Amino acid sequence: MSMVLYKMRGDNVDNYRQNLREEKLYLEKTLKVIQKELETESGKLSHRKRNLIEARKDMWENTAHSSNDFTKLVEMSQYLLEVNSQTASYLDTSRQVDRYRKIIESPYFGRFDFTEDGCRNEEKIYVGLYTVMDSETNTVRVYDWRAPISSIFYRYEPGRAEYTAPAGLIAGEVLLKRQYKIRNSELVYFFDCNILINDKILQEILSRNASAKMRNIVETIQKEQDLIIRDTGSDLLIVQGVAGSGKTSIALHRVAYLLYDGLKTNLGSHNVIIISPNAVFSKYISNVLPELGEENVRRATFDDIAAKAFENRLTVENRAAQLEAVIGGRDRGEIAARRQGIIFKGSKTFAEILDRLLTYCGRRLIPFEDVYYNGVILETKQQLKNRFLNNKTGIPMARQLQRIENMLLDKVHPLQKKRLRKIEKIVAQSDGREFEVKSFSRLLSIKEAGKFQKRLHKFTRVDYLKLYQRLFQQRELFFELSRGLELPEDIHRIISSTGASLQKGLLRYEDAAPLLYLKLKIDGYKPFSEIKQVVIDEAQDYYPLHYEVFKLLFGDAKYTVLGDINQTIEKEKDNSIYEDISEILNKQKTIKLSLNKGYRSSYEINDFTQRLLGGGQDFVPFERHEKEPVIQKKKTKELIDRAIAADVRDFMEEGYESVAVICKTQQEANKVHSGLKKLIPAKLIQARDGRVEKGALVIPSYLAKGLEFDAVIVHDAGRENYSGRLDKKLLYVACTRALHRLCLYYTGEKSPFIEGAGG
Ligand SMILES: Nc1ncnc2c1ncn2[C@@H]1O[C@H](COP(=O)(O)OP(=O)(O)OP(=O)(O)O)[C@@H](O)[C@H]1O
Repeated sequence: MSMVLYKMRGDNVDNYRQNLREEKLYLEKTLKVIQKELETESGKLSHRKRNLIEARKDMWENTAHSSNDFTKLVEMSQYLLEVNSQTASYLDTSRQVDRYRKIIESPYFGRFDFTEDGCRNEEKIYVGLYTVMDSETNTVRVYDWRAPISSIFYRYEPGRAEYTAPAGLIAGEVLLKRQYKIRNSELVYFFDCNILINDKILQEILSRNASAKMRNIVETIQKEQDLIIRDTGSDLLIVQGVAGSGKTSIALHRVAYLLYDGLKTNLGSHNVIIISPNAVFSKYISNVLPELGEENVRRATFDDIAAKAFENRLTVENRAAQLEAVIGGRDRGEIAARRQGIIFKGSKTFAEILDRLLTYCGRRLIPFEDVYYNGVILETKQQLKNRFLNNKTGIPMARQLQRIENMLLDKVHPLQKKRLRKIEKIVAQSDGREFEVKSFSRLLSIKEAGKFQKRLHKFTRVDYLKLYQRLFQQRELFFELSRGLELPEDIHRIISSTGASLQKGLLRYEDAAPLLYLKLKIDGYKPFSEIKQVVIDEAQDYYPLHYEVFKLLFGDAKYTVLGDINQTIEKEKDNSIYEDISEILNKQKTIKLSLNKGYRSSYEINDFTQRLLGGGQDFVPFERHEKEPVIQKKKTKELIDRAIAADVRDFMEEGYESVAVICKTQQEANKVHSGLKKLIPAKLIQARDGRVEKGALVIPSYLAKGLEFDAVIVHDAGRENYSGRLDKKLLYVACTRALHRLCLYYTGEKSPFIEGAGG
């Protein structure tokens, strides 16, 4: 490979040659160290593998035939412990081997020389994906990008600098900052940098093609992004960032950072969860953490969490289906009512109604009754009610009732013998049972106990679903509970349509959060007790009630919440969501930051999308110039298909790899795909089973959210398709997905939003 070198500091040739020699030497030595460490770790790996196989064999031989023997269980669990610990060390070493294998290609990408105040020595700090330590000399040759000292690389130019080390703040002087391109273990180039050069590198990186999977950005993390990635002081970190400002990238790098930092605080990958908007997006981001050398963390969508919690009791609509109905529906009146319903059911007002419903349920709906056993009263109805209402500990209703049930069963226990005697006496007196008095009496007693418990269940079991149904079946109850609260205009329609769909066993997406809220409050259901860090991406898509649910689901966890209010779809853009989030999650240390620089799209595309939005957004485009967006009218939809097919071919020839044909809805996408696939190979993306791949894709606008493509073609940007209030944001989301090229086709009249953008 030919070596290209840039010399950026105006040094003389000798100086430059000297630098080159030194850098080549440093690389050579580092590669040797990695090679040596790799060999040592690989040796350990085969040793650990042998140990693991031995441990498994031992367990099998010594325990397999004795599982019925209770005394052997303890022994068995000891073998299991051994196997688990051997597995953990094997996996640890295997991960380390993988890391060395990966970085031997490119061990570092940056360096800075730093003199700490009060020290004479100038230290050369090389920064890479992972730490490389020479175990013979105990010296660090490369620092992990997440090490405290590495923050200097991302935050400072030559001059004064500081970083927070475990021991406290360390200040000093940065004397040099250098960046490298090392590929296949060879130094391709290096140069000394300042802000201008940083921008050049970024320019180069951003000019590349989009990839089918999200990329890591360790080499070029920007200062404002680094501040978010490394923040550990807040319990709730809210980021409002414009389209393409790196929110998702930052979220993932932040997780990698927290896991690294978590070595001190015991945060493991199983303690972190990322809430993604849909399965397509979740797959798209799934490789970043492994790329950064971390295990993947839990990823979930709200739909999944809800569906799992309801244990197949209902058919739960997913978010995509909800959007499809709101965006693609035909009946305007119905859509307006549905939107009102969505907003209302996600509101703080509805949360208040649900809380009142719970209180009402506790006071009035639980049918306590006097409890007798063997003719003796155990507790009166009033005693039971008092016990229940005296709940000072605030434990969930279902558990409290369970305690009451247990208390009653405890009271019954000592009376059971007496009762059995009584039954025996009665049986003995009855005809034809004299030979089987004992067994028959026992049978009767068991039956009786079952009946007794069933009677208790009438007031010790509360069903969240029935309670929710009652709210929509008893109109007067609904209005009683919402006294003094502001209700939407269409409330009668909302109540009846919710009641009707619940009756059919269908749960609309907007009912999932309220129902889950009831379940969590009633049952105290805790499926995520090990989660300590929650990342919520596309935060603007959730409503206050979702955040109430998150709070119940994740308890004391810390949160990173990232969103863009300009990318809300079915609701009006509203900054107050961030205030609501911080009020609801109610954390001690909350911080809200904003990002206003867009890195994804070219200058021309950004210019267009900002005009589309109607201005008013604080948006700083990254200066990367490409062709202007193309807006074209065609006579028919068939002609649009043909033009798109030709565009796709052209783009591919120009070297672009991913082209998204974005349609407003799934319905439209299905139709367009069936026409287009006759002309070019194209993949249809759907909410459940879609995976983004290279080549041409046909995708609905709301699913394209969060993704990016080299070129975006908006299939039908006509007035008919995009003129409503929601449509502007859909079009904005669609166009902001493009990195390099953007085309919009329409028939008839073009959308007024394009017209407004001067297109
Ligand atoms: N510091 C950076 N260095 C290199 N690339 C970056 C940097 N920051 C962001 N990018 C790139 O910009 C693009 C947008 O990033 P990302 O998808 O994380 O933004 P986002 O704010 O989540 O976008 P959106 O809200 O529009 O979905 C990606 O291609 C990402 O790799």
